[in-house]
Amino acid sequence: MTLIYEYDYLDINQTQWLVENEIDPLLVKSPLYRGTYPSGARFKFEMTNCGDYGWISDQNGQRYQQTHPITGAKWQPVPPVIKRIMHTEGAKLYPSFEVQSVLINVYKSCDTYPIMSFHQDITEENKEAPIVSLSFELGGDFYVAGLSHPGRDYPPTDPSVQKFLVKDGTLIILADEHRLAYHAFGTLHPFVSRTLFTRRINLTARMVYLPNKKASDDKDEISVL
Ligand SMILES: O=C(O)CCC(=O)C(=O)O
Ligand SMILES: [Fe+2]
Repeated sequence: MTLIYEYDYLDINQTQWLVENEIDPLLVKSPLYRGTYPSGARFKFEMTNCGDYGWISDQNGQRYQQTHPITGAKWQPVPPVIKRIMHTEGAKLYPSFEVQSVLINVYKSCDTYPIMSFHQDITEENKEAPIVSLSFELGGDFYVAGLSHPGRDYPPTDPSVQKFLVKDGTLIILADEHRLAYHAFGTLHPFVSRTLFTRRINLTARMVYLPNKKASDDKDEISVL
């Protein structure tokens, strides 16, 4: 089983630099928005994406697309240092890893627990490439279960569930047998480092398609040229 958990992967100087120089500028160009589950319920947090593809959820389903659902603009490229970090970590476990999509979730409050309930990341055609995730600013509880749904209790009562504390600079990778593990984000913790944080930012890098295969809409664009 491969679940990488590095609580202190980046230090405060690295995380501050990345937030100021790569993440916050991206949020200006590709604004955060609140998605909708296919059921019609709204997400409890805001999201946006960067990369060739962005993960989208609305009443028509969950999928990857090349444009921001509100502005209609193409997603911004993955900023270079984030791309290098995500690629380096993904390629250690999956040599042909490509950072095709980075989902950016921003969590600000957790008045109803959990913020993100147990789910599997299954929208990707490529279910072998690892999911590489980096946390910034506020900390919180990240839960990982096995390949079956551990139930709706929070805090989880299923003995298969492991709890991982995440904070500014924590790296988590779900790979191999853990690639399809159920996982959840429970609640924020008021961690204070040198800065008083007011949000948690989570970046999730994914290789959406199998090696040498891209979305059919890419092929359509090429055939039009
Ligand atoms: O915020 C997190 O740590 C988890 C995010 C996640 O699981 C997802 O966006 O699919
Ligand atoms: Fe997930």
